[in-house]
Amino acid sequence: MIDFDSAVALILNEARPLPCESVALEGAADRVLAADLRARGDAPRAAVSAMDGYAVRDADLATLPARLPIATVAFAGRADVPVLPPGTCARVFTGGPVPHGADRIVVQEIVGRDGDLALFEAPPGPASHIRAAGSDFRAGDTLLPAGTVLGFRAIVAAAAADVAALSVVRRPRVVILGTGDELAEPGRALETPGSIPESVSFGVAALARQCGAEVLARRRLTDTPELLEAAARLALAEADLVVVTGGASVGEKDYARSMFAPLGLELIFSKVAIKPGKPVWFGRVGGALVLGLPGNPTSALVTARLFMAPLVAGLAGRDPAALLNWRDMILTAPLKPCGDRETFERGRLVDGGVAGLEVQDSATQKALAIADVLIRRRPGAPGLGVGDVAAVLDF
Ligand SMILES: Nc1nc2c(c(=O)[nH]1)N[C@H]1C(S)=C(S)[C@@H](COP(=O)(O)OP(=O)(O)OC[C@H]3O[C@@H](n4cnc5c(N)ncnc54)[C@H](O)[C@@H]3O)O[C@H]1N2
Ligand code: MOO
Repeated sequence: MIDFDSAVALILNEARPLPCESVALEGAADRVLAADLRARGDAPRAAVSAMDGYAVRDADLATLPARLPIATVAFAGRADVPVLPPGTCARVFTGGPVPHGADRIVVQEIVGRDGDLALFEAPPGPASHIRAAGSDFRAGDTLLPAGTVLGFRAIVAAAAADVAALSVVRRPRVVILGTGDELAEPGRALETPGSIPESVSFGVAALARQCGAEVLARRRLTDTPELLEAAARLALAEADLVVVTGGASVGEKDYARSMFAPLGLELIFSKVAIKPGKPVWFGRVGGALVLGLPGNPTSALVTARLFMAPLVAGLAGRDPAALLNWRDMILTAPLKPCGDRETFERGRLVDGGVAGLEVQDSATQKALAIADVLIRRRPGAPGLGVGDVAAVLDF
């Protein structure tokens, strides 16, 4: 049995980005850039108008009012940049090229019209309303550095760079195996005597996806050694990470480790001195990682949050440490002294602080649903009172 920090270090040691692949922009949201993204061209490509109005030379507005013939029209998308002859103006629209020779755009709201003549009476104001060529970015500029998670804003910049496909970190392929004879598909459990709904894999899958995984499959397995070994073999052939739930403890049908043993399981750790989740284990079979979570639902989701989330994030090219950023919060209710295992109490955010939940059973699912945070308690830590500070992690 190892302590929590040692287990985290062993997880982080494996939480390195998978190789990269190319994806079309359409499918790039939430992926992680594997290389700097550079612009293919300048933006804007030529000086463009920032307003709908008229392009003029300042000299032609030296005396107001001025009446200038409209020499040309420039909509966004016009391929050539016209020349503005002195003594004329050009009709321009937002995004249209600014004619050579023009000093500013006068917004159309203060320009009158008399047929093909534009009438300038009011001073145009200080703004030129011209966006210079390359004023947003230049060809070759890095718009997004490697490691950027392509959120909805970043993906606009990626498209603006005029690239169709992006080099991104491959998403970790995850297979989740839920073991236990008693487990039934939700919606079917009550009809089967002795059964309970298989709930854990749904939460584990949701969390894995949130951290950047591609969940290939969730499989419910009975405690039948031959079937478990076959399922382990299949999962290892498909996945970068196999998460197996249940069967982690010392019961006579706890086969989670033994189902991988004939396939060459090398344990990285087995059991961590934490509560809940002591039976959690981690290993490797060939090129795949295997994480074993305890079956009790709260234990499973606490260990998934503490170990699987940073592991998946790291494999996906994200910063795994960002998923372990403990912060101090003020307690709004007292906490009991901690026992000899490092404890992660489930808590709620209340009145700008945090309070431990009344129910701390590792099998609870109702209380799990209302927990906002984990509260970290060091082994042997004394009780804490209202106003004391505790370290918390979003759960
Ligand atoms: N003699 C000992 N008994 C136990 C120990 C121990 O050290 N000595 N450890 C306890 C701890 S701590 C935990 S946590 C549990 C974990 O045991 P397993 O990982 O072997 O889990 P199971 O026995 O398979 O299941 C425990 C419990 O959870 C339910 N379960 C399992 N999988 C699911 C699922 N996918 N969805 C919903 N519920 C699930 C299962 O029905 C059991 O009730 O062991 C203690 N025992
Ligand atoms: O430590 Mo086990 O994870 O409660 O109940």
